[in-house]
Amino acid sequence: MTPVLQARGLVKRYGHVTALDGADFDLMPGEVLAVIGDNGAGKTSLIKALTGALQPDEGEILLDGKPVRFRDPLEARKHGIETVYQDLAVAASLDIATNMFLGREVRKPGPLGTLFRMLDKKRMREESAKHMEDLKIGLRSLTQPVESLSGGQRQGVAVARAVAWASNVVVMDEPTAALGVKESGQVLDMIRRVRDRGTPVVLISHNMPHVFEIADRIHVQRLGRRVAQLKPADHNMAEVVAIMTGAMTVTDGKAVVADKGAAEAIGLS
Ligand SMILES: Nc1ncnc2c1ncn2[C@@H]1O[C@H](COP(=O)(O)OP(=O)(O)OP(=O)(O)O)[C@@H](O)[C@H]1O
Repeated sequence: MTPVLQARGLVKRYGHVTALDGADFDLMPGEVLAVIGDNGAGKTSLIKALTGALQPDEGEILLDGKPVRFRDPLEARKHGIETVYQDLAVAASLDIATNMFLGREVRKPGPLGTLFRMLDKKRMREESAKHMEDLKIGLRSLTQPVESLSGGQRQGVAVARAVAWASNVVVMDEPTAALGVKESGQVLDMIRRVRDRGTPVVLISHNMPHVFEIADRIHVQRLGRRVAQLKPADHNMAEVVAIMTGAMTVTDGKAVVADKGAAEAIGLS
C-alpha cells in the first residue's frame, strides 16, 4: 500500500540546532497516526515541513507516492492537507459558519456575487450545519459568535473546518491539550469519525492515554528523527515512554533496554 503522505530524510537546521536530522515519516490510508516525542524531539518541525509551514534543508516529501514541494501552508491545503493548530486559528468574534468558510467565502451567484462581492451566507450556514451534523458537533445555532462557545466546542469548529476541506490528510497539533475530560472525549470521538470517513489523521500528542485510546500506529520522534513505528496493541505505555526517552530501543519489533540506568530510573528492568 502506498502511504498517503511520506517523508524521506528530512533535515532542518536552525544555526547550530538540528531540529530534523534525517527524519522519515509514513502515513498510511485510513489510519490515525500519533506522533510522539520528548520536548525538542522535532515533532513540530516535522509537521511544519509536511504542511508547508517550513522548508526543509534536505529530504523529500511525497503525496500519494509523488514528490511534492509545498512553498507555504496554502499550497499544502490546495493538495488536501489541512492542519488544526494548537493555538486554534478561529476568529473569536465571527460566527461559526463564517469561521468554517474563512478564506474560502462563498459569494452569491450572479452579479451580486461577482460584482458586489456579496456573501452567500445562507449557503455557508447550510453547508456548515451539514458538516457539524456529520461530525455530531451539537451546536444550538451557527450564527452565534465563536467566543460564546466552550473550549471543546471551539475545538470542534476548528476540527470541522479542517475536515470539511481536507481531501487527503488532517493534521492535529495537541487537539486535547487545553480541554477537560468530557471535551477531550468529544474531540477523540470526532477524530474517530474523521478516520471512519476515510481521511487519515496525524495527531501530535503528549497525552499517552489519548494516544493509546485512539492511535492505530505511533511514530516515535527522538533527536530529530523517527526512532520507531509501533502499534499500541503491541506495547504498554511504560515501554513506549522508554522508547521515547531512549531508555529502550525497538529491535525486530521488540522493545529492548538500551540504557540500563535510564530504564531503571523509570522503573523498567
Ligand atoms: N524557529 C526556530 N529557531 C531556532 N530553533 C528552533 C526553531 N524551531 C525549533 N527550534 C529548535 O529545534 C528543536 C526541535 O523543535 P520542535 O519544536 O520541532 O520540537 P518538538 O518536538 O515539537 O518540541 P515540543 O514538544 O517542546 O513542542 C528544538 O531544539 C528547538 O529549540
